[in-house]
Amino acid sequence: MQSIQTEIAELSSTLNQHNIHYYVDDAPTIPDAEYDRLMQRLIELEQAYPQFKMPDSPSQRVGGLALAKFDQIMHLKPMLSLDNAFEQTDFDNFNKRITDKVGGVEYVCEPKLDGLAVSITYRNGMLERAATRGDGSVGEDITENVRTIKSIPLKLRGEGYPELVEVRGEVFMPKAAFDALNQRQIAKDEKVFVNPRNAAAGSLRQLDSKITASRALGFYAYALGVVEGESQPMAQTHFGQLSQLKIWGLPVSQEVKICDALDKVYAYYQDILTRRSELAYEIDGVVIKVNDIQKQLNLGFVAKAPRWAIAYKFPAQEEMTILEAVDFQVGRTGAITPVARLQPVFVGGVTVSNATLHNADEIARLGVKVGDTVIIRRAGDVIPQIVAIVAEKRPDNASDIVFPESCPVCQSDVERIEGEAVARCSGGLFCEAQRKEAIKHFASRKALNIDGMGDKVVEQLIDKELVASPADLFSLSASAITMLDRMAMKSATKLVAAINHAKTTTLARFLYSLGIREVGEATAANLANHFGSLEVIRTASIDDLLAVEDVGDVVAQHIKHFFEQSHNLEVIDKLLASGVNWPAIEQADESQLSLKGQTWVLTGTLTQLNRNDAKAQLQALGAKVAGSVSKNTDCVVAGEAAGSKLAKAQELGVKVIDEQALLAILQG
Ligand SMILES: NC(=O)c1ccc[n+]([C@@H]2O[C@H](COP(=O)([O-])OP(=O)(O)OC[C@H]3O[C@@H](n4cnc5c(N)ncnc54)[C@H](O)[C@@H]3O)[C@@H](O)[C@H]2O)c1
Ligand SMILES: [Zn+2]
Repeated sequence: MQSIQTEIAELSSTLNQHNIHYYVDDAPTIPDAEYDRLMQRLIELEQAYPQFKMPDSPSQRVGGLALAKFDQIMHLKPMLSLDNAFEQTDFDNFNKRITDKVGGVEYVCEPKLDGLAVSITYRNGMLERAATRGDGSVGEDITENVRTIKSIPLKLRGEGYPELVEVRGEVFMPKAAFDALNQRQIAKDEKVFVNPRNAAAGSLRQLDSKITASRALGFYAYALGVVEGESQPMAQTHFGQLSQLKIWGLPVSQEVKICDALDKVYAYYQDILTRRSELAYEIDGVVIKVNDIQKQLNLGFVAKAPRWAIAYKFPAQEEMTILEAVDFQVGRTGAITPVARLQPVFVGGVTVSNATLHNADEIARLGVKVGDTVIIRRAGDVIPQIVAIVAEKRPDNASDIVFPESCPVCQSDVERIEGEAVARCSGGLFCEAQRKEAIKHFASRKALNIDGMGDKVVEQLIDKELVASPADLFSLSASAITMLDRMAMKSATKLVAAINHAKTTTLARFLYSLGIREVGEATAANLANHFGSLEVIRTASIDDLLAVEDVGDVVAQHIKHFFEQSHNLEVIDKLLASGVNWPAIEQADESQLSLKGQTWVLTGTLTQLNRNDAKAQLQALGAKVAGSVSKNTDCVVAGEAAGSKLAKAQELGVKVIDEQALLAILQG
């Protein structure tokens, strides 16, 4: 007996503490589902052992508290909470209690918006004051903040409203606004909100209404509160009253429906549950209310909730579990992603055992360690996220998450460029995880341009283990290639010829084909022109690299890292050994480049040159090749059927030449 009494006391005190985190600080430390379980347990114990119930039991009180930093407002009529149903039998019991007392009823079903309750009072049609629910009797004066919510009218529409109208409803934050807000918070290095409800509450309960105004809050009215003074007779059903509020200009959710039979209530619940993730705002269940106001009055209230309404909750989208380990996965572009291995937990309708931790910044932001209890959120089809840790549950042996210094797949160095969140494997050409992307890139048009070597072919070559590195392409036989789908001997022979043809290339294309991070065509061309040979580029220092046009700190570091990886050098040596070659570059004295500092634009169809080659050759002469014509353009090359760019050049008086003239310039 002693232990039951202790458990009741402890549960009461724990729940009271969570109420403060949730209602006062807008920062819960456990998921709602866990709170609900603790509350259920308390209610069960209190029912079995009423003698041990605490006088201040949280099961008997509306959870909040009006903070002294706000002016306090006494509600004209208490703002209550709702009883919960978690399963259909809970709802059936609720329905039975009602029909036993007042006979058959019609219900109104509404989405249970996941925000916070407010009371708004209009006097003579003008918004006079607004308050939070607080402890149900006394709320916080948030009038100025509510005025900033665009969907709430400052003045009621139409006429015939009573002198005083109190409207009750939910302020919420639409999902899109929530995501955008958290992005901004991360960018500013400020705390992120765990879910839209807390974001809405935190945004509304601000002393500075400018902050509230910047937060894109929404509002739906869900009840008519107190009414005073002369007016037309008020509707005698809940639904009728909501319709009246709509006429006065208050937003009411379109999802509110009358359900005159139990199966319609169940169907409503199922329907909105399946559409939950498509709704623009978060809902955590359905609120079911007796429509007839007189019957509501006959049913009355219990301690903290009406007997004529119930919140039939959806399965939780947030749960807690234990982070058992962190693995590191290498993506196809080399990004290294920490993946949380979780004790399996049922959340958002599925069992979740993994979640991404994104990157090192995210781990630092969460302050998470292996062994921690974490809150997992899975809303709709969005991949599960770890949104917070439950700090008080950290075990003594929790261990730091250590990022690997070498790639878990290929052991190349992991690089993390300053200012970038993502850590990457630097063994681009060698790393098994990156193989497909690396070879697709290597064979692509602007790289070695192997005709017929499309993405599908590359994927099959790797899946069938015919190729493991770019150099292997050059030893492929036609008969091996016939193992691929839709590759007869004829096309296979053609592909081998194309591979051989591609062996002769340019240094710029070769550099580009290596797939060094952030080294695009233009940078590759600049590197080739500047250094003239691969040997020099291989050993270039950061300072040497920075001297190249368009090469900044980050690109220089990527290049240096790339050539520091012995695996990458092995692949390059193999490529050269298999006969990849290019004509020597006459090292241009940059100041002598004939088109240095000029901006050129190519437009229309070139017949003798391919456009990428023309671009590369112009770049080799020092020109920048831009995509659009402006007054800063020095010359436009107009091929056949040139259109708007040509017109623009003529309009701006920019020099225009044809393909013949271009060839003459390129041939010097
Ligand atoms: N994680 C935590 O630490 C923690 C702490 C306290 C409370 N909670 C969560 O809050 C819940 C209790 O909060 P509560 O007392 O505000 O009750 P509630 O949220 O379960 O239900 C009452 C509230 O529902 C809202 N509501 C939304 N749509 C409505 C509609 N159409 N009609 C009427 N009301 C509507 C109103 O704001 C109303 O005040 C718990 O079940 C728990 O999930 C969590
Ligand atoms: Zn790797």
